[in-house]
Amino acid sequence: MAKKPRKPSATDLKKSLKKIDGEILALLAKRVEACQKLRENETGTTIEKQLSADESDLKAWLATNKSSLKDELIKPVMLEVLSLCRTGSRKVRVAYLGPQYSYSHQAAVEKFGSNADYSPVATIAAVFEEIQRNQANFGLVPVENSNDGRVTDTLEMFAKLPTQICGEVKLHIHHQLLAKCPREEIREVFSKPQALSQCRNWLARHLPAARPIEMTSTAAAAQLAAQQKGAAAIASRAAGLNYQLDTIASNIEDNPNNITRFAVISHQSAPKTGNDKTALLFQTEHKPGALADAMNIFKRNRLNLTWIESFPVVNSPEEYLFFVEMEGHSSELKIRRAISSLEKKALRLEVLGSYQKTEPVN
Ligand SMILES: O=C(O)C(=O)C[C@]1(C(=O)O)C=C[C@@H](O)C=C1
Repeated sequence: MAKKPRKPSATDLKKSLKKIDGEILALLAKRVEACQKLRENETGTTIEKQLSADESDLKAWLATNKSSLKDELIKPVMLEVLSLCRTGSRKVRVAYLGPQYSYSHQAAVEKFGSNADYSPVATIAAVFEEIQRNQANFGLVPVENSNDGRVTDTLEMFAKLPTQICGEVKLHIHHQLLAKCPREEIREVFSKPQALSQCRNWLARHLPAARPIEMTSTAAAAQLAAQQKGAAAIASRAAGLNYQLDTIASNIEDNPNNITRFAVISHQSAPKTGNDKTALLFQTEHKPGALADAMNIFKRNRLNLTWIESFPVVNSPEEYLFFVEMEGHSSELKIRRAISSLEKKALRLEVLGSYQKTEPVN
């Protein structure tokens, strides 16, 4: 009779774990080194280009995952590996609308992993200013929400300080009602206007007597709710944990499919990947048919628009700026042609950049 294989002892297992750890460490160092060499070989490699290449690597990695580890478990680990290889010992600086545990923070970590120098700032305008003053390599700003539409502060800043978009993050947003007191004692509900609006039906039904009060961010609201009697905040689960608030009600967003799209802003846009979008801002002449003429340029060049917003021009009543996004990269002929035709007609035109399309994450 064949002998049964001996069950490995705890000592054997610990020994083999040590060996595996050593191998992981050696492989990591090897990957960091290989990435560094690749960067030295490729002239003109910018951090924006690396970021886009990493996004493609991550997709390819997950597509070939045949291990017993599920994609959603392995993805955050790979993100950290990529982040480490991207920068080696140098960390990128990322500005976002803070304080910590805002949704913008969550979006930033989704993009850059934890191997980054995060810089929380108090307003969306300050995120743009950090990029302009070279205080940060990247910034994360909310652009639009699936239910609530555009984020005005962000569009206003793109008009004021045109900055390049080099990526996007789409996050499923699940809001929590957080407080230090029982529900019956809540007199005021603090949050960012967008979050209050995304929960307005829930608030009307469940807390009709509570006064909604606007804050600069959901995390700032959570911070306040931790200190003020009778105050609740609408914020993320992570903000609730951080400020030691009780969850009075979970997932109170009116639409369970509540998605916010964030732009990753920087000095340069991203290289072509074949699955890109391009963002433009333009102002047409104030005359009949001017917008239709502009739209006709996109039609003629067979460009598929994925987003369009109009925005009033400051101090010029009845005049509007238009933000559009379309499928394709600004290096493609049909987009180059459209931009050059639009340049001839528009009073103002800014190419805000091209970047890789992404799917929403939880
Ligand atoms: O206040 C935050 O936590 C943010 O990151 C901002 C913001 C936004 O302005 O859209 C981001 C996602 C949610 O839609 C609510 C708030």
